[in-house]
Amino acid sequence: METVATPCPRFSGLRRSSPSFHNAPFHINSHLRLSSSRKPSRAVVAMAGSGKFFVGGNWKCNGTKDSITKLVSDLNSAKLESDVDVVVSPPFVYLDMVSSSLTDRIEVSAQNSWIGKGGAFTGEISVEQLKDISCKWVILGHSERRHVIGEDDQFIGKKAAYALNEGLGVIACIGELLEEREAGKTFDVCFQQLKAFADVVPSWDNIVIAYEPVWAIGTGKVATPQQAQEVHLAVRDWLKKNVSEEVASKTRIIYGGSVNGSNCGELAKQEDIDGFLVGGASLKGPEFATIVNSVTSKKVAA
Ligand SMILES: O=C(CO)COP(=O)(O)O
Repeated sequence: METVATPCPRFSGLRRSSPSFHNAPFHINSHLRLSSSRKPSRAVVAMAGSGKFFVGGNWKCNGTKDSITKLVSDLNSAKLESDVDVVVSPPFVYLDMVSSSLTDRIEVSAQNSWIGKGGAFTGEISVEQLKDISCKWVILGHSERRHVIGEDDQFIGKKAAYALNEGLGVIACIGELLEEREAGKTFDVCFQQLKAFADVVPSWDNIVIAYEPVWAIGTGKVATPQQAQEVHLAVRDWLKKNVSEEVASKTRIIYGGSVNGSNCGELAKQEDIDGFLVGGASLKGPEFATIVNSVTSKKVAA
């Protein structure tokens, strides 16, 4: 496959590899790496995307009033690098409590929202209600919602469009299952999930894309920095071809899947990794702070 060097739009003068991923002869080797004849992308700039480093903590269905009070207190006293957007996503029942006790430095996100205006939808939470408690973000398309709850691309797309139209930021999750990776379908799956968002969203201004390979979530099996970088670059390339150069350049693409205080530094150095969406390790305040502060590894890599 031919590899073409194209200028990175927001970093004039710097060049990076940008192969065509649509026709790439990728295959899987025994270490779950996607291989192609192209050279791996080198970290030549601080961040391929031009946005701020972004770290989200997805607390999932964890915590009690006591443990969350302690976590909030640890986060409030943590020293966090200033040039990072930090967001935490508590379970719905604690969202208001967290939002009102957490320092302004950290924003809160919901873990889901309804597809339209609230009403007779038992068990759902509306975007209007989230805004009412000053919630700024919502995570949509998480693999646990896709594969455990059974949400499909269209349903997720509707939720994203509604939330964005109402002014919430969306953390849009994509990622392949292990069998999809092993079958060489990683890019197909990620691009299809991306397209479902791209087809309906009113704008990309308030979207952060989270690449979360399902086989790395909660398994302790983190993607290698190269594996993650390869997909992040492909996602950015897809945005460039299918949305616009500007959106490709400015949209944050964050990685999720067994990120912790030990592996975040190496991952952060990758050119197209603009931050993290953290599950288990976000339940420990000091470790989450370490992950937020891994932005310093990115600066060193530059
Ligand atoms: O799903 C995740 C974040 O949304 C990742 O979870 P873990 O960090 O626990 O693997």
